[in-house]
Amino acid sequence: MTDGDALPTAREGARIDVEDVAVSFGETAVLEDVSLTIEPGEFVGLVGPNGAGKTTLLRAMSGSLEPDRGTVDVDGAPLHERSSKGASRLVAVVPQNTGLSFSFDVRTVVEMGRYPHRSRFSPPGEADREAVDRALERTRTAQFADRPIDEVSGGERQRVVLARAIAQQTPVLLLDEPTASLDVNHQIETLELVREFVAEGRTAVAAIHDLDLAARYCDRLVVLSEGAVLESGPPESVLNRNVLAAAFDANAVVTESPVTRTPTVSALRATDAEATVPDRVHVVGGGSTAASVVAELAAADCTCTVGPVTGGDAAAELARGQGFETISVEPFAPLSDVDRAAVRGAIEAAGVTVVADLEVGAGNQLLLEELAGRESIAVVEDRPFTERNHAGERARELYERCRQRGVVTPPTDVLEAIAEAATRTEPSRTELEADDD
Ligand SMILES: Nc1ncnc2c1ncn2[C@@H]1O[C@H](COP(=O)(O)OP(=O)(O)OP(=O)(O)O)[C@@H](O)[C@H]1O
Repeated sequence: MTDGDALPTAREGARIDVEDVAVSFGETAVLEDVSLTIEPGEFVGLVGPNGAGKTTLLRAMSGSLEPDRGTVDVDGAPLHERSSKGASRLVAVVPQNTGLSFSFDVRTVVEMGRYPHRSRFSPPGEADREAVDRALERTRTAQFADRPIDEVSGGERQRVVLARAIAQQTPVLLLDEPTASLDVNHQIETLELVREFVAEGRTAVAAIHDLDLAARYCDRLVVLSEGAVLESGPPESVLNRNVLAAAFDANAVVTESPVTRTPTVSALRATDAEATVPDRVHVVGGGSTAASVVAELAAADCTCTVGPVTGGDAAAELARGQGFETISVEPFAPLSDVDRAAVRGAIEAAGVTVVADLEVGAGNQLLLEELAGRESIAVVEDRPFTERNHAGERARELYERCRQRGVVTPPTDVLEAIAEAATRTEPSRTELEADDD
């Protein structure tokens, strides 16, 4: 690449081959036999818990750290065999700590990205000025280009360092937590910018803690755990409950964001109750309370059935996303005999039935008939009864019987309530019928 080059085109992307890389600091092995190939035009997210080795791997990929064993090839040749200028023409880095201690103005910092393209004593040429202006513009840092770098905010400084990397016009961009101190709007802008560069055929690798953002913007996620690659693949296949438990020791559920249609991770508290939750639970009710119950149960590795629910209901969507069965009914229609039989079957197949913020009115009377009198019921109440009460003396009475026999709980303690309800012995059908009389 010469001074006069414009932005690299698709042909100028470079492949990264990491082979059997091992790095130790003193006695501590930090990376062990990491192998990874990243193709031009690919944006890979490195995810993993604190201390997993993400920064160390990025440093090995940038050539700033020579591995104890193994090789890092960029564009077909070992990086550490290239001159530092040669490596800087291939790989630009946006580090986690900007390390800018002198009071340069912002434009001067961005101009540093041009050093690999210039001879030592020559002044910046037209192409350099253009690249710098373009980088300032694309990162929205032009408006404070003349300010000293130590007088801009942490997030602004991060964007300046991104501008410096962009001005470097390399086929490979490595970013360590590029969105860490950015506000929500600049997080999106930064990752959109990385996507633009990837669309130009370049290669990008970013360590990202925010799994939702990583899933939304990266083509592939590589999960590092204890210095090794635990999993690698498209976000929707890599982000699952088992991988999150193995890598992060997290109790998490992965759903699809209805807005971005990409995976979104909700980490939930871990409770002892999980161990005693039955394998199968039926959830009655809908909306956000039922959805949060389904999420907690999915994270606890419990199979749910949900229903009756109407098509677009939040709980129904979430359940279907987890591969759970739902009993779908038409809105505002009374429960048909077939649906009632299906609900009864689901209740009887489940160890516990959760009644989540159920609307109490004539419309749900047949459903309440199925529930009333049973013992292994957890009644979750978030919205006050007055909001859920749609009159109907009989429905109210049946609901009250659910509350008396079941375990009433706020949503926060639902797993504990389910565990308690699971210890109850269900009355026989004769008892239920007698109760009903
Ligand atoms: N220069 C060093 N000397 C000694 N140990 C180091 C050095 N750099 C990193 N480590 C250790 O190596 C391990 C991996 O660190 P690294 O920064 O690569 O992890 P990370 O996945 O980027 O973590 P985080 O998510 O917290 O940024 C950590 O235990 C860290 O303490």
